[in-house]
Amino acid sequence: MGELKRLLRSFGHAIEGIIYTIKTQRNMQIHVGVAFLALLLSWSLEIPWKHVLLVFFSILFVMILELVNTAIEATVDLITVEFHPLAKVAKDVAAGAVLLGAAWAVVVGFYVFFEPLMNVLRNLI
Ligand SMILES: Nc1ncnc2c1ncn2[C@@H]1O[C@H](COP(=O)(O)OP(=O)(O)OP(=O)(O)O)[C@@H](O)[C@H]1O
Repeated sequence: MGELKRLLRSFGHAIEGIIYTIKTQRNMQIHVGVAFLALLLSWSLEIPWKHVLLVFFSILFVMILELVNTAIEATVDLITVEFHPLAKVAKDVAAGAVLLGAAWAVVVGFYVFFEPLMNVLRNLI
């Protein structure tokens, strides 16, 4: 198989993984929804591009963590469906990583949107 064909095939597998995660993981669906709203808000509030970039990378960061979390969950479920303390550790640690990433994104959200939103509210009153 040609090198390009091999490359395109692994690219396809990666896209399949992303689509699987969006279709099956409620948290990923929430991340996608929040991401869409945040980018829409950035556009409508005319947020400076450096801040939009910060928002964009924070969203990407959380989504990447969710993909890794889903991969770990699937691997653990493949190894055992029985209760196992190490299975619990693996899943809880992976979920903890997503939680920290989401907390970071919330902090960025406040930093970027709080003042512009307050200004809009002040102008309305
Ligand atoms: N085989 C197992 N052995 C021990 N504990 C487990 C096992 N499977 C799941 N758990 C515990 O249950 C929790 C939830 O696991 P589950 O596989 O249902 O993830 P989930 O609720 O689908 O997570 P998410 O909402 O992130 O997709 C884990 O974080 C872990 O504490």
